[in-house]
Amino acid sequence: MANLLNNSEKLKKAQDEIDFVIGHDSLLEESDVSKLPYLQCIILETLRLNTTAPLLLPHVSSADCTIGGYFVPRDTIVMVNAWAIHKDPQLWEDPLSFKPERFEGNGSEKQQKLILPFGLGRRACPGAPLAQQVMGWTLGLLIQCFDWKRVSKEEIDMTEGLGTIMPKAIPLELMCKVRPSMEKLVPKD
Ligand code: HEM
Repeated sequence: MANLLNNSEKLKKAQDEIDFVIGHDSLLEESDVSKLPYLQCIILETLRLNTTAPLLLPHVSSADCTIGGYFVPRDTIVMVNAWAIHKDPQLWEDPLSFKPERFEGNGSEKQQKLILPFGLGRRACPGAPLAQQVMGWTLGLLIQCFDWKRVSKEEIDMTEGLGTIMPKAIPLELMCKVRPSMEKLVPKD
């Protein structure tokens, strides 16, 4: 939501997609998320730019191996810096900007390999499909039902706070009101 409120044209684009695909006569269902590609791009771009687990989880090498030209003996703790990979200017154009469009049409083959908010391989997050589905459903409903505004004219401060899952340093505050077109479906209280 913070990224969207700092980029209101992207919020409008997401709302237009939902209005076009779902309309105003029913609430977005969980099964609708797969029909909303731009909403999914927003989630992917948020996980790239504000990677929830920036160093993934610690791994241990089960055998001697070589990683990026470096010899890594068995039983070494190996950390993957997903945060840096997701912001590497050699891999991503304009890496510090919020641009969901970069994933439109699934993004380039290279980008698909480089986006790893849930890790990769055998120890990747088993909850990834559930998380993506629930994030899409929740965010989609918030966008479908409400008009959103920042509490002040200034951009929302995106500074990262302390903690293993990168909370915002300043908690998000927003204003919302039920969209007139959704009043019949959203209870007033
Ligand atoms: C936005 C939501 C989530 C994010 C960003 C996330 C991210 C991650 C990451 C980065 C890892 C470590 C992968 C690695 O080190 O290679 C992980 C592991 C794990 N996640 Fe998630 N996760 C999310 C939601 C969930 C949910 C909803 C569940 C369960 C329902 C879940 C269960 C697990 C488990 C059990 C592991 C350990 C897997 C293993 O060590 O084999 N996660 N997650």
